[in-house]
Parts: sequence; C-alpha cells; structure tokens
Amino acid sequence: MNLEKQLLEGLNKLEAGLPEERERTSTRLLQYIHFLNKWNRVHNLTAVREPEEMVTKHVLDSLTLLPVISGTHHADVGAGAGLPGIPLAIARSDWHLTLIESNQKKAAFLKQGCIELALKNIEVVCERAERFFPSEKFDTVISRAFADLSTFVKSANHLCAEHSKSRLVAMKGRFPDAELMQLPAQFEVEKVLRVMVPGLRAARHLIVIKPDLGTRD
Ligand SMILES: C[S@@+](CC[C@H](N)C(=O)[O-])C[C@H]1O[C@@H](n2cnc3c(N)ncnc32)[C@H](O)[C@@H]1O
Repeated sequence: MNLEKQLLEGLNKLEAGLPEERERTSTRLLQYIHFLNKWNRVHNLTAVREPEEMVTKHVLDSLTLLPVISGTHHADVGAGAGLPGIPLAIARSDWHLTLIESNQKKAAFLKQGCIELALKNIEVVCERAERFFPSEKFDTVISRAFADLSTFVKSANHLCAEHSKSRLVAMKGRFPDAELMQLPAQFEVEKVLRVMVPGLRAARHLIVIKPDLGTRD
C-alpha cells in the first residue's frame, strides 16, 4: 500500500479528536515522515527505519493522545525526534506545543524540522525538563518513552499549569502495573486508557495523572 493511502486510512480509523481537514493533515504528516526518514539515515534519531512503520509506530501512535488532551498549551518532555509533539502540532494547528529535549543533536533536528515544515505552533527548548522553568505553564505535559512514571512526574510536575484541568500524560506500551505501584502518593492517577493504534497489534496505554499542585515551589 502506498504511504499516503496507509496514513489516510489510519487517520480515518482513529477514534476521535482529529479535525476535519484530514487530507491536509495527512499531507503534512507525510512531509514530517519524509523529513524524519532523511535525517534518520545520517543521525540515527529512531530505531524505526521504514517510513511504513513510522506511520503506525510513530505518527498514528502519537495521535491516539488527541481525545485525552484538553486546553491549548502543551509540553512534550523528552521529545526526541518530535514524538508525539510534532504529529500533535500538525493535527491541531490551534494548539501550541513546546518540545523539551536535552540532547543538542535532537533539538537541532527539531528546530530544523520546524523551519522546513513551517510548524509555527511549536517551540523547541534544548534543556533538561527539571531545569526548565517557563513563565507560562502547560495544560498538558506529555511524555513517550521518556522515563518510568515516578521519574516523569518528578521531572515534569513543575511544568503543569495551576488549574484543576492540567494533567501529566504518559504513553506506555503494556499496562505498567509496577510503575503505577511506585508512583508517589501525592500523584493521583485519574485514568488509564487502553488505546488501539490503527495497523498495530501491540498494546498501548495512556496514563493520565493529576499533578501535585500543592507541594511544589
Ligand atoms: C527514548 S527517547 C524518546 C523520544 C520520543 N519521545 C519518542 O517517543 O520517540 C527519550 C528522549 O528524552 C530525552 N531526555 C532524557 N532525559 C531528559 C530530560 N531530563 N529532559 C529532557 N529530555 C530528556 C533524550 O535525549 C531522548 O531524546
């Protein structure tokens, strides 16, 4: 199947949260896949090598977050090659995404991607999340393949906006029983959602956690 068809079919199978302009979204997501594939040959940004696999394992996987995110300002901690932040920013041009990535080579890739793909709703911050203190905090702080849940919430709690709807959301593969048991008590797990990625059999879970707004600096 050609890449465009594969992507469009996948977008149509996603449950919710995708705006109507699917063909335009699909074209821009494809541009991102081509850009990632080009840089990946030289800079080894992701172990996923084939564009067909990037469609399912990276792009469609990232977009399963759409229905659980509310608000407009979001951060992606440990964005790496831009996942899930770039697909989200492409799918929702009305959102603003801040991609926090401590590795300079990856941050350079992200900045170049924003220029070449004309992604105006993304800011790239080359810094460790723990050392980043933005003036405006985020409605949702997301991570994928960043760290165990405890490390994630400790590293990112200070980035959450001080309102009752702000959330930390971690993308996980299998149901993370052990990590959930080790989560510090002041963090409440609001829900754990099992999500289906079109074209992928493997299990995926989204862990939605209420930040600890009480005890932070
Ligand atoms: C395994 S990669 C995952 C990248 C991407 N989220 C994905 O799903 O493909 C984890 C990324 O987090 C970055 N990272 C690790 N610790 C970090 C920190 N404390 N703050 C910001 N980025 C960090 C690493 O440089 C790496 O690019």
